[in-house]
Amino acid sequence: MAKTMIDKIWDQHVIKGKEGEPQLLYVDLHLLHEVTSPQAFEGLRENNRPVRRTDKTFATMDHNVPTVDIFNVKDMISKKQIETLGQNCKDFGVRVADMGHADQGIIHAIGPQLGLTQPGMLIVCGDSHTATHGSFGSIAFGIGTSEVEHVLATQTLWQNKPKKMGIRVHGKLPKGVYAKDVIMGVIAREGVAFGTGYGAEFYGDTIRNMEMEERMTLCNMAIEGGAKMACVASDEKTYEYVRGRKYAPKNMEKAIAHWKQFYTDDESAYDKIIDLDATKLAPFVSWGTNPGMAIPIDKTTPEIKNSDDQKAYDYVHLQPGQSLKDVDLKWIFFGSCTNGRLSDLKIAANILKGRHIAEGITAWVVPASRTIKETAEKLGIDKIFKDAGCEWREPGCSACLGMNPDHVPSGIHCASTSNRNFEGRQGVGSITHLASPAMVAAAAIHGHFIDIRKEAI
Ligand SMILES: CC(C)[C@H](C(=O)O)[C@@H](O)C(=O)O
Ligand code: SF4
Repeated sequence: MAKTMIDKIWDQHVIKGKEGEPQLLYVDLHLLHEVTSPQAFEGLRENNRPVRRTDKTFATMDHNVPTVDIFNVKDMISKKQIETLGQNCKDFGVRVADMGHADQGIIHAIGPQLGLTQPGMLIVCGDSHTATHGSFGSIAFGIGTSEVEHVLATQTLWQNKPKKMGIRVHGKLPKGVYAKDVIMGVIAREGVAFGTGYGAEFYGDTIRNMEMEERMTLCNMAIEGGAKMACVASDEKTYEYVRGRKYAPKNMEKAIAHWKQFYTDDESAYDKIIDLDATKLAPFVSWGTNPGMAIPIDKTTPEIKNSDDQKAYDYVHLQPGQSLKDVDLKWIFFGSCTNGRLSDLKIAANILKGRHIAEGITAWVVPASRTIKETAEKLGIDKIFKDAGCEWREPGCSACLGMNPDHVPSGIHCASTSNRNFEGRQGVGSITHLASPAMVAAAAIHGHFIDIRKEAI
C-alpha cells in the first residue's frame, strides 16, 4: 500500500501500539516556551523526576517579552512566566535562549534558524503553530501542558494517527501573490475546520518552487484550517537551509541519505486531496474574526450567512459589500512566526524603500528572532523601516497576541502579517486584518489596503 511521508516518519517513531489505537511515539525534539511549560515542570518536581533528554529539549521566552526595554517586564504574570522558565531550565539542565540571548526569538523561528529542526524528525511544542517545523519534511504538532510534562519525563507521547490529506498546489504564483495568500486562499475556500483530524502535506510544483521560509509560512498557518500538522517533503533546498547551522548534523551527507526516504509514494496514499490552482490566486486580506473570513483584495465583503458572520461584522465595524481598500488603517504590524523572518522583512522593506508610511499610522516591525534582527541591521533593512516612519523593535511574539505590552488600541484597524484575527487577539477591541508582508507594507504607505498587482504603490 502506498505511504505518505507522514506515514513513513510516524512508523519509524512508534514504540508501542497498533494503528487505529493510541500509539506511543518517540519525540526527537521538544521545544518549550514560557506559557505552556510552568505546570509541566512543576509536575516533574512533585514526582521527583528529571527531564529525560535535555539534549533533545530547547527553550526560549517569546510570548510575554516586551519588544522595547526588554528586561523591564512590568506585567507581573509575564514576569513570573519568564522567570519561571529561566529557573526551570537551570534546575533541570535544559538549554535555553534566555532573555537577551543571541539565539532568543519566537520558538518557531529559532528551531529552523539553529538547525534544531530537521527532516524526518518528530517535533512537539506546547504551541499550536508547531506545524511550522513540518515545512522541513518532519512531523510537527502542538501539544497541551500535560503532554509537555509527559514528553519532558519520558521523551515519548501517546497519539492517535491523523488521517492523511494532500494539498496539491500547482502553477506559478502571480506577481504580488505569496505563500501567505496560498494558505489564506485555502482556508478562505475550505473553511477553518477542513483539516480537522488530518495531517496535511503540501505538494506540487508551486510548493517545490517555494523557498524554505515560504514553506514555513504555509505550514505555520495550515493549523488555522484545523489540521493537526502540516508538512512539505524535504528536498535540496531543505538540506541547504539546514547545512552549517549551529545544531545541524555534523555529517550532512549521512543525514541527507536518511532524510531522502521520507517522501509520499503517490497520491493514492492520501485519504483526501484538495487542489489549488496558484495562477488564479489574488492577494488575500481577512475582514472578520477568524482566518477563514478572508477575501481576495478585488472582491467585497460577503453576505451574512449565519450568526457568526453577524457577530464578526458587529465586532469589526464593517458591513457586507464593502471593499477592504476603504477601511481606514491606523496600525501596522510586521512580525510573528508566520511572517517575521528575514525574507518577509526584505519584501516589506523593498516596498517601503524611499517612501513614508501614511500620516497618523503607527507601524511596528518586530523581527521573529534576535539573529534575524541583527542580520537585517547588517543589511541596512532597519534603516529603511525607520526612514519610512516605522518603529524597529526587539524580537518576540509582540502584537500577534496581547500577552505582552504590544497592544493595538480598541476599535483600531490593524494590517498585520500574523496568523490570527480573533476578537481581542491584538488587544481588547482591536480589529485585525491579516495579509502578506507586501500587502501590509503597501497598506502602511497608503493608510488603506491597495491591490498590489494592479495599483501603483
Ligand atoms: C500561547 C500559546 C499556547 C498559543 C498557541 O498555542 O498557539 C499562542 O502561541 C497563539 O498563537 O495563540
Ligand atoms: S508569534 Fe503569534 S502565533 Fe506565533 S507563537 Fe507567538 S503568539 Fe503564537
